[in-house]
Amino acid sequence: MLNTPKALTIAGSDSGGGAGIQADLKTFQELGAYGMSVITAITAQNTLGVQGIHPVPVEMVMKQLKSIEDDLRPEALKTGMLFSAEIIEAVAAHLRKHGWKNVVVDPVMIAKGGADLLQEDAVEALKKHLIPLATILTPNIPEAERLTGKSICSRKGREDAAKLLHELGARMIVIKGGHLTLDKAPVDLFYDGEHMHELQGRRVDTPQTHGTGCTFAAAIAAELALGKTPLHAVHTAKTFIQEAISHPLHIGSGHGPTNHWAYRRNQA
Ligand SMILES: Nc1ncnc2c1ncn2[C@@H]1O[C@H](COP(=O)(O)OP(=O)(O)O)[C@@H](O)[C@H]1O
Ligand SMILES: Cc1ncc(COP(=O)(O)OP(=O)(O)O)c(N)n1
Repeated sequence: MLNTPKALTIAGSDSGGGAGIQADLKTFQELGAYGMSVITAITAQNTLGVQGIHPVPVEMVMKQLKSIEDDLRPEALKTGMLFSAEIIEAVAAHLRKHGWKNVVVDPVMIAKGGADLLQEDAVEALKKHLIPLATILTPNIPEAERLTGKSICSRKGREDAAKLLHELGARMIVIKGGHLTLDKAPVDLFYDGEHMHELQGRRVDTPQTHGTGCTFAAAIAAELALGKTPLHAVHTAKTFIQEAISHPLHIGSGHGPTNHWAYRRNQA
């Protein structure tokens, strides 16, 4: 009997469907993994911004995790918006206790429109409890700066940040390049603990980039669930997000979502 690869997202819900749980599940589906979710917060959100956040009580987050643990253990998982130190500590304790493997940590902090998706005091919890469990950590540049306490202004700065995050316990790190200046190609840097690899990209000049980070991390988790190596997984994720940004859907009047169908359509 074939073993269906299962991927789990532990993240917030985006009512607009472009980021969070919704983006993750679409990505899992497109890459051939069976998607499951543990919802940590409900956001009222659209392409114009975040209008409200309602965290899920930590007991209910843990119930969702237990339901999955008892019956549907995933081959890989990703974390996104975790919102509070309390949720981070509880999720990390569960992953540690049950020895869940292939953990992709997207250290979501701030939405494109500026809304805080992580409480200020939760950053330390992220560093102390979750980052040491990360198989692959995927900060954007501002997140890498916040986690390391160092500003990043050069390629060397990104390499140093990756090494510092490795010292914090993450096995591998992708420092994403979406926030580089507009004249620069969005090259992501993948550090496997020994070597730096470049994930080449072509900048698309578009406001339709809502959920790029979520989609990228979810694609890595899906590939790990399918049994691909981390290097293969990050390369596929880069191609997936490049296709998704390059074929926008033109939905909403603000930062529109990316196109999760584009990758599979182009493979066909
Ligand atoms: N305008 C763009 N054109 C092409 N790729 C992009 C663009 N913006 C972001 N990316 C890519 O999307 C992924 C997510 O990057 P980033 O925007 O840095 O993360 P986040 O959404 O977490 O802020 C990365 O692979 C990055 O290189
Ligand atoms: C519920 C939820 N989770 C995460 C995000 C942030 O997603 P990201 O992929 O970093 O995309 P942008 O917010 O930068 O568009 C979110 N907005 N909502």
